[in-house]
Amino acid sequence: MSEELKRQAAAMALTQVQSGMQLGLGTGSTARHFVDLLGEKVAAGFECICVPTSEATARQAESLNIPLSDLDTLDRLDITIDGADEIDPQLNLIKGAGGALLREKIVAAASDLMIVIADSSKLVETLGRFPLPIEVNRFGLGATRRTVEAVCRAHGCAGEVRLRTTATGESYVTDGDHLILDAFFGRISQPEALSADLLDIAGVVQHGLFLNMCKKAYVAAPDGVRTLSSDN
Ligand SMILES: O=C(CO)[C@H](O)[C@H](O)COP(=O)(O)O
Repeated sequence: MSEELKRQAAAMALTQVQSGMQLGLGTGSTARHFVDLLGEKVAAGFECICVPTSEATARQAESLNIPLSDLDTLDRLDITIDGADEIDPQLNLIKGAGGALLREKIVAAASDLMIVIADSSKLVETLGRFPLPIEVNRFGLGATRRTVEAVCRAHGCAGEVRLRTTATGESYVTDGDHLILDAFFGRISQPEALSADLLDIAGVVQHGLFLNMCKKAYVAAPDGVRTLSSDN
């Protein structure tokens, strides 16, 4: 989908931002548009303070002179604006293709409202078409991976559980110095149970299922931007 659609969704989210707000800034190509647009507003005198969900977003925001803080200093955030890899009809999400799922989840959980911005290619009836990222500790990778595989199989995962690598073949390392396993489900029939079982594994740091966290999504398609809401 085009950058123009992502930018349209980002522009809609910007209309929800008011002067003086404390904001969470997401990660990825769609969130990047939001940060660019926010930067233009800040350059024109708009006041806000933001917590980035990745080093990449922090660098972008700093280059645009967007004031940054952290969750040690700020108690709560008003809104977090972030992208997603999949969005189901209840606004449950898969996130983490950009590797930032841990900070994204921490920041979203510290926010009164999470708004997702996306193009319509991210809409699905059932989560799982996109591989589920699972962030794991480096220590004990083999044992953690075998347990993750067993849990994923028990939840109907017929595909691979693959260690994420970079273009040059090295293990992909997150901002928190962890690794990522991508689980190719195809379909996740019981996301709550899967979430609980994954979080029960000692070496699992977090996973990319964002359940009951997103209340609003702006989804851009060639015929306009739709607002989706959830009362979860
Ligand atoms: O979860 C994420 C990063 O960890 C991203 O928000 C997600 O991958 C969507 O990215 P994009 O807007 O580039 O499609």
